[in-house]
Amino acid sequence: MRTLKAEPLTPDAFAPFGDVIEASADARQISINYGNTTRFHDLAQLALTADGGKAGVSIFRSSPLDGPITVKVMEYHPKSSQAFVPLSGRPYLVVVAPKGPFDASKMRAFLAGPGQGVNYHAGTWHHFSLALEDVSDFLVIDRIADDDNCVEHELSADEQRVVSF
Ligand SMILES: NC(=O)N[C@@H](O)C(=O)O
Ligand code: NI
Repeated sequence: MRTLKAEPLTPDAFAPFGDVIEASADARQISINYGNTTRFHDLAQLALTADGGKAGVSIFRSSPLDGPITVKVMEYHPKSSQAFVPLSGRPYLVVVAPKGPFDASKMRAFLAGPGQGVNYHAGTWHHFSLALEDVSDFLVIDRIADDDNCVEHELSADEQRVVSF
């Protein structure tokens, strides 16, 4: 089976897919709370309220997949963005593909550090959260609504990839 090599997660590399949420030197930094706090300001472009949705905060507790990490399913949310911020101090994997008709040849994998969150823009293909090393919690900011806002694609054998990192 073909492999997909994970790249380091950087804002520039991830820009076609969404935002990287991290306290980086490149972020706009605002000193607040009488100088006791630095606000890394406005890090992600959230889109959560289309069609009557509301912004929601949840925690996802994800278990590492057994065996080699193989991309077998991808999904996207047509109506909203979805952000994942790691809470467990461990790295994790992110697998994405550009908006539009799914194209396995355009899949990208990223190795995210424990201090890096991601915000998938609406329509960005992504794999569900891929924890590494141990069960990991993620703070998730996404759209809460009773409608269907998730399109899934089951990859054919030719489309499937084993993620190497
Ligand atoms: N299903 C669900 O709420 N989560 C997925 O959208 C995901 O990206 O993990
Ligand atoms: Ni999702």
